[in-house]
Amino acid sequence: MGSLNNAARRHAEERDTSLPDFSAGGGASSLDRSMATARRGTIAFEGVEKTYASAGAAVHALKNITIDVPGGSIFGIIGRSGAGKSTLLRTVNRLERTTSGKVIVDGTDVGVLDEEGLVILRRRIGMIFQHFNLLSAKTVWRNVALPMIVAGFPRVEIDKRVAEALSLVGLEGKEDTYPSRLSGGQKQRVGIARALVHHPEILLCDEATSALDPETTLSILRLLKDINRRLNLTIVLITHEMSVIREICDHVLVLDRGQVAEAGPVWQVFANPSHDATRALLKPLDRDIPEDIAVRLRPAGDRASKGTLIELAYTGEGGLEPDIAAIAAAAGAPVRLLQSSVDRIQGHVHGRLLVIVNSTDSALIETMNHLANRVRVLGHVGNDV
Ligand SMILES: Nc1ncnc2c1ncn2[C@@H]1O[C@H](COP(=O)(O)OP(=O)(O)OP(=O)(O)O)[C@@H](O)[C@H]1O
Repeated sequence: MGSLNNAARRHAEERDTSLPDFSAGGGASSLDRSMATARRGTIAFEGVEKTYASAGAAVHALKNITIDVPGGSIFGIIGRSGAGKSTLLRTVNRLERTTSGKVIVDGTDVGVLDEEGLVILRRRIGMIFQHFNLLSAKTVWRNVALPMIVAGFPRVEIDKRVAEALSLVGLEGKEDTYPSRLSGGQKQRVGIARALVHHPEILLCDEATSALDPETTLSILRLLKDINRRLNLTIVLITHEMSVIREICDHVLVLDRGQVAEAGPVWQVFANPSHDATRALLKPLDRDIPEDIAVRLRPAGDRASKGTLIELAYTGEGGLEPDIAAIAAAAGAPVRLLQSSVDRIQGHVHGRLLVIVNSTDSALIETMNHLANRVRVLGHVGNDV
């Protein structure tokens, strides 16, 4: 842990003294150094359009995308397949050129950079991929060192940076191992170390966990969050899973057919999804009423009803928290907790409780209304539940 802290501190200190400079090329716009300090790792998309000319009809992949990525944030881009996520991500390091509009990184318009400026920009922007993109015939050390070898750094500097990067991702001692002997999670850690070796301001993650099992996904997401906090690195990641967004992102952009469907702090978008595309993406996170209870639900007024199934939803607005004692007191009858899926997202409560109250009093909703952001009766149950 000590070496991890030291490596992170060295990395952060070095970043504080080495400002990004994309303007080495003659044709590149010059970078205001004081501005760069203030805007470290920021990205602004300004009216970005992308049209692919393909045989037959042109594909309008991005339509008027205007959004800011705050420096130091973890910014998630989510959307269905074909929504334009990869295209948008790849405009940041100009792997894709925009058809019109601008992408501004730390105050520099990436569209006007010449070849030399582009090389420097790409050193400031690391990237990791779904299938890791490691060289199978090279050791871990060489895979991580490669960007620095290509850039012509002296061996002593490469040794230092590779050791530091491997320490950051927890892979000390694996220097001489070949990728075929690593697990999927370890391979992605090598990919992350390679992306960090140039001390970037921004890390782009293209479906970085899609090829991993849930447990490994979680460990890689936690590593990314840890790196973000330690190095103050801006992370832009694309995913098609809201659980990934919930786990680590600060901000989310929902793309739908090349357009911004909605965007904002993650807790807000989870609390009040305003677009159908967002609601559809959130649906898999919803828990259904347990099957054995669902089949026994009775309508209001059924004479055999003895209890009421109530859902209390917490959307994070108004600071409400589930208070079990208050629920029992308000119900004025025995209460059983049937299901709980309460989470905290960026310090805001999000989720729901399902309870059965041993009462069919129609005033229950009124007496419990102030205890959650939304309270509703889902049905009634008999003595058999
Ligand atoms: N090189 C290309 N030539 C033509 N069309 C392309 C090209 N790259 C992407 N597209 C099209 O642009 C649209 C957006 O593609 P993109 O890969 O950005 O979507 P995505 O949201 O990342 O999808 P996925 O989740 O499936 O990776 C799609 O209709 C895709 O077919």
